[in-house]
Amino acid sequence: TGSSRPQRMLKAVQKNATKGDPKSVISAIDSYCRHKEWAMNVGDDKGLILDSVLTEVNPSTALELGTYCGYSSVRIARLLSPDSKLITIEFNPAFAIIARQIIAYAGLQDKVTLVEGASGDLIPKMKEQFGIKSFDFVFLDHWKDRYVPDTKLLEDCGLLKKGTVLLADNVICPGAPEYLQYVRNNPRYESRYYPSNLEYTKVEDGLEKSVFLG
Ligand SMILES: C[C@H](C[C@H]1O[C@@H](n2cnc3c(N)ncnc32)[C@H](O)[C@@H]1O)NC(=O)c1cc(-c2ccc(F)cc2)cc(O)c1O
Ligand SMILES: [Mg+2]
Repeated sequence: TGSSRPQRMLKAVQKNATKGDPKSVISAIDSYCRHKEWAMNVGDDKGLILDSVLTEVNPSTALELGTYCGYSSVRIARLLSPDSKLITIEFNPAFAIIARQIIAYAGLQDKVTLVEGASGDLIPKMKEQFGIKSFDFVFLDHWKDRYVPDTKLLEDCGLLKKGTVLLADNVICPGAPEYLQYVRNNPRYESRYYPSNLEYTKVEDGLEKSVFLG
């Protein structure tokens, strides 16, 4: 049996990136996915928006839902301050094993905790298992119909505080209509849409940034 797309992505990183250099890992993945084989990373265009929101928020504790191969984990973790942490949740073991290697290749393993499992099961364990009081930043990039239930779960578990920023990928393509409805018509959130394009394509997509008002 041949290799998988994530395995080929890891090979491209090992071949073209410099160990311990997150920027070169990001470029290696973007170049591979743009010129060789498309993959569902947030990508370089939406990645610039992610970078700017992260720089603005400067989170101490960040959560990512849907690690996939770790591209956005690297994008996020490279911008975190020294003692800040990213927890990223991925339920597909085949993807998680690749993500761990890509995160480690970037030299960011000490800032990123990859937890294998389903967000719905793990979010309620964040406080007790990971000593998290609340998250300053949440990147939603998992199954698009889980964005609303998991946002409600984060609220109910007291993991959001006044000022927590939620940033959601793919709100146009593949689309998260219920999520847009939820955050845009909810007095507890201040939402803004950042137009962009689906990773490595000209198809319209964008990120929705929602500030929890407490
Ligand atoms: C959902 C995936 C991303 C990952 O999320 C993990 N996951 C899921 N549900 C959970 C959970 N409940 N808990 C933990 N992990 C979880 C999974 O295993 C994938 O690795 N992302 C996408 O499907 C995705 C798809 C597209 C896309 C766009 C146009 C097309 F024509 C085709 C595909 C673009 C994107 O930018 C995406 O992000
Ligand atoms: Mg995505």
